[in-house]
Amino acid sequence: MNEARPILSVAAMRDAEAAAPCGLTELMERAGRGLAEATCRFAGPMPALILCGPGNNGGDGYVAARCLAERGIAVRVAALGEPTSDLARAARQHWEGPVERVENCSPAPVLIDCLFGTGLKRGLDPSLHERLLSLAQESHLAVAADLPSGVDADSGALLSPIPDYHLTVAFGALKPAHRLMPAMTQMGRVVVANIGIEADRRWFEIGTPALPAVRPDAHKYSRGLVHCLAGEMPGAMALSASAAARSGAGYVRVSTSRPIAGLPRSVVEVGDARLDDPRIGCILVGPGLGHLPQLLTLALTSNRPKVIDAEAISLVGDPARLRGQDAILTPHAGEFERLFGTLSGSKADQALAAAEASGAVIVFKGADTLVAAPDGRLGFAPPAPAWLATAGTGDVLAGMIAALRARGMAAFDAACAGVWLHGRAAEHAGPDMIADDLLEHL
Ligand SMILES: NC(=O)C1=CN([C@@H]2O[C@H](COP(=O)(O)OP(=O)(O)OC[C@H]3O[C@@H](n4cnc5c(N)ncnc54)[C@H](OP(=O)(O)O)[C@@H]3O)[C@@H](O)[C@H]2O)[C@@H](O)CC1
Ligand SMILES: Nc1ncnc2c1ncn2[C@@H]1O[C@H](COP(=O)(O)OP(=O)(O)O)[C@@H](O)[C@H]1O
Ligand SMILES: [K+]
Repeated sequence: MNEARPILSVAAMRDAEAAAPCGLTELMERAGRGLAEATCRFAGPMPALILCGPGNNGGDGYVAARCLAERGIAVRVAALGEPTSDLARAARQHWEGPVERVENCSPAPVLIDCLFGTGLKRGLDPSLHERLLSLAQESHLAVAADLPSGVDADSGALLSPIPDYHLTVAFGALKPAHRLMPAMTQMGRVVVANIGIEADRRWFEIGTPALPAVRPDAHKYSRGLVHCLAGEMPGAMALSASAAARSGAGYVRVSTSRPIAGLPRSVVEVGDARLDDPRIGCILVGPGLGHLPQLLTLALTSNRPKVIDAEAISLVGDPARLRGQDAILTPHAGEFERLFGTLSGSKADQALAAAEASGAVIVFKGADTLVAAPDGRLGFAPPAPAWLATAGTGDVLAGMIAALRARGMAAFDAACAGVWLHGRAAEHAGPDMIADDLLEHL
């Protein structure tokens, strides 16, 4: 089972580094050694060129150079100038080889970018980022130390253009940018080098979920009853309800005013919407809702847990209306903005602010889906296939999360588990999938 990997902001990383019992010099030694080890495993014994910046990211580069040379690898170092931090100066002194200039060094089969890491504050000068792009272009493999130089570690924004890397070696923990757009798509394989820091785990990469077992004495209601409120376009709810049934709910029922095509026969259609039924484990409202705000109001009058998706999100109007509700919201960027307005900060900041304002668990969807809890926990989805970008996949996700919630998982855990399973189902379904196909892979 994949353990959830912690994700640290720049500030949290600095705190963790400062608290490390081994001291900063040893941390840099471990980071550089980890970089050399990961590069060797990935690239084999090919000659390497390490670009060193002025700060501690550059310091890691000098350590890695020494470690690669000790392994017999032909390694050269090129720097922007003399190091400016004490740690990096010390690392530089222990590198016995020559140091070339980044401006005029020749390329090598393996390029290792140790120019800037978490300390990057602004984009690289155009001449420098062009140099980085051309050296990467002339290499076979490009490796980023901690982060590609040009990426804002907390937001995933590109402060200046970066090449496509084949490998990124994160030190101590992932940073938000490793799992946020647009930066995450250019990092290649992302591995974490353990440097022995103690990481706060409130932010993490969502790992393989632990799903509740089906008890030997289970009956259909104890496995979870999902009640779906179908709206004007019931096809969307057919996808959601099918996904809920396939995600282990014991009973899925849909209230609808007209028959719905495409529902599995095991999903029960009912004419009324009795939401005071204490057996309901989760209500689902939103997919295919259309302009039926009364269905959202109905859902909000029930004290049962609920998943609010699609049009229902836009109909909420005021996030404060959700206070005291046991709700999970699953907005994409448009729906998010319609309910919460334009929030400042990174996608992580925005997701957390929305969770706090509404008291709900927020699944902020996209290529970089986040799950935020009002108490500050934040799950970052592992990369999922871009072929999820097809109509109806969000309806499937909403049904999956509703089922997991009905099965008794806590709201935040159900949302994280649903997001993880959705991504893996898409991997199994393959690039030609449509949303309906996902159902066969749940
Ligand atoms: N702390 C630790 O114990 C450990 C840290 N570790 C490593 O340290 C990295 C963080 O190191 P860091 O904080 O020194 O920042 P780093 O990314 O090297 O850059 C800062 C330098 O760049 C400069 N600068 C910034 N932007 C610039 C630009 N656009 N163009 C030009 N210059 C620019 C900036 O100058 P300033 O703007 O401040 O004048 C400053 O000189 C981290 O990612 C990890 O690799 C590991 O070894 C584990 C132990
Ligand atoms: N480029 C992408 N890479 C990975 N996942 C994506 C991408 N685009 C969309 N998704 C996922 O696909 C789903 C789309 O949901 P949504 O936007 O609500 O679509 P719909 O309303 O058509 O069902 C979400 O789970 C989202 O995270
Ligand atoms: K770097």
